[in-house]
Amino acid sequence: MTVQPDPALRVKELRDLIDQHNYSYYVLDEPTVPDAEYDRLFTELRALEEANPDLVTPDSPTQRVGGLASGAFGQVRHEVPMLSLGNAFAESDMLDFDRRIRRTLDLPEGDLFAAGSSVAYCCEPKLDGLAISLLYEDGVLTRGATRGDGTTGEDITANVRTVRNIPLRLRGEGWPAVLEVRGEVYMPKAGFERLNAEARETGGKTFANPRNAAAGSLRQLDSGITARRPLEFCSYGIGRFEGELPDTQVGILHRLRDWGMPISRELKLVEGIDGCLDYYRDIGERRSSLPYEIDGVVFKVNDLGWQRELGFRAREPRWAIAHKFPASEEMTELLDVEFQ
Ligand SMILES: NC(=O)c1c(N)nc(OC2CCCC2)nc1O[C@@H]1CCC[C@@H]1O
Repeated sequence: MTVQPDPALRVKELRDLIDQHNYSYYVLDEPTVPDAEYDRLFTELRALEEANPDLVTPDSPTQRVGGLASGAFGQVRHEVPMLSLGNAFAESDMLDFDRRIRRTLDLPEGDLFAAGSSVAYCCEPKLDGLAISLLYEDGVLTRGATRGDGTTGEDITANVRTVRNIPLRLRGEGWPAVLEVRGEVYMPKAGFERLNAEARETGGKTFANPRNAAAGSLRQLDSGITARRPLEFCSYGIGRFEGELPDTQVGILHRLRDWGMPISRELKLVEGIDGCLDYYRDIGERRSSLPYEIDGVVFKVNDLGWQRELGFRAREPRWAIAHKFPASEEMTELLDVEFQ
């Protein structure tokens, strides 16, 4: 008589394997198995869960797609407001931003690079998507919400669960019992072009740009539709949390990555305003070759103690700014002028 392996043990083993492969593929960008092997594991897990329905849990990788189409979205109140970002358009705006910070922090005005007078900034591209909040309780994703007006958003939990690189449970250990992860859902350029090409062929609705496509896809009442849209998520910070976290912006993002959250591959820690301007120029040169649309870069004071000291002005943090690129048509004018 062959001994049937305990289905509960095999289900746990398969889930751990699939979560590990997802982490390598979506967060480390280093696939560990061929798709065929991944699909075999997934098919075995789905079959085991169908044969043993009492083993199904919401954080199983089989439970992503196709929540019930609800009548409308519930409301979610953001305990920690989801703020917007101040904008810098010219280099002088960036110099003012840095000078204001150093003055508020009472750093020596003297020579910019005198020890202790420059501020370390965490830099990343400003993704042109939709800001969302993901709530993880005891490491399990329990709620997804749009930013809305910053205080009240829409409950889009069933839809965010279909975004393949949003983990349904945190990996590793040491994550806070309550952790609200914030970031941007966006549609990569290639997925956007494919979606519009399909829509033109089938007479469906086309979208003007990837940002509208992402917003429209996330706010579908039928999550089965969302599941078929090429959406991705990138985390850039946290909201509410109960537990311990590092005291730097980069430190927090590295922990989020360890716990299975995708963060920007362009993340960089720079020193002082010159480091910011070099980063802005570098991303500006590579903008058209990035696989997603951006409308600027975001700079944040890296030290969280200083972030708290700097606080917010109305709805914008004094410790963060978006340095925008000229809109593409202006950019051509700009380049025309420069190369005439
Ligand atoms: N779109 C982005 O890539 C982005 C980012 N990388 N980082 C932040 O940090 C802000 C959030 C509140 C204080 C700092 N915000 C971003 O986008 C904002 C969110 C809401 C409005 C902008 O889209």
